[in-house]
Amino acid sequence: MKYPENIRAVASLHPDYMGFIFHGKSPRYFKGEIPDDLPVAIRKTGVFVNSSIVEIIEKVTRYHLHAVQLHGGETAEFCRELRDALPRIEIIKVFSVKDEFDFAQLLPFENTADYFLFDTKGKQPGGNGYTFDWKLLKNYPSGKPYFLSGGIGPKETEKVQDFLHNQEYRNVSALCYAIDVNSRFETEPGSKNTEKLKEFKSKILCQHQ
Ligand SMILES: O=C(O)c1ccccc1NCC(=O)[C@H](O)[C@H](O)COP(=O)(O)O
Repeated sequence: MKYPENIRAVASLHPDYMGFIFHGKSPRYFKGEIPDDLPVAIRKTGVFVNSSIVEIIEKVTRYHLHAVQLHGGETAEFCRELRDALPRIEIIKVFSVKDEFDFAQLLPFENTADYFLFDTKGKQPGGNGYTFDWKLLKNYPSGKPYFLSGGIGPKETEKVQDFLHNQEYRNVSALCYAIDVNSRFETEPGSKNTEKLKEFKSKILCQHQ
């Protein structure tokens, strides 16, 4: 999210999280002010790519963030240091998936990340707009809830519903804690189509209850 009016409009849909990208090379780089009248339940999330602990602390403090989403090569040791420095902040560690995925790489993060997020590997560290084969998650070995991400847009609504409810995915989809969406709902980088988001959310929630 980038623009105050659009931030407010999306906030009125009450997403659980809202992301602000602090990666200098992204067209979504956030450098404005976050409106201070957003619903308090929305967890404001800073998205970082190999930033230093000092930089993350600075953004968390300045923007009153509730969570950080780490999209670079941050190690488990880094997450532990971050947790020590910011004990109340949720840590979402991102893993990029292509044709296959070695789930053993999650192990060191079991005690240092609150959530895992699976995104599609692409040219950019995030926001690439492509889905990966969610069937790979059938081998998910952890009990930790995860975010599903990568290329999810209005056209993926049925696919997401299927993922959440099809028996074929049952064990792993039960752990799907959040659906993370980005470029496929944009009117331009950093600005979301509120109507499309509203429809998506209502269809997913309606089927999920
Ligand atoms: O969106 C970006 O520009 C970005 C840049 C650097 C790191 C992460 C970034 N986005 C992170 C996200 O949380 C996206 O939601 C995720 O990568 C999925 O994006 P998309 O494939 O566009 O749905």
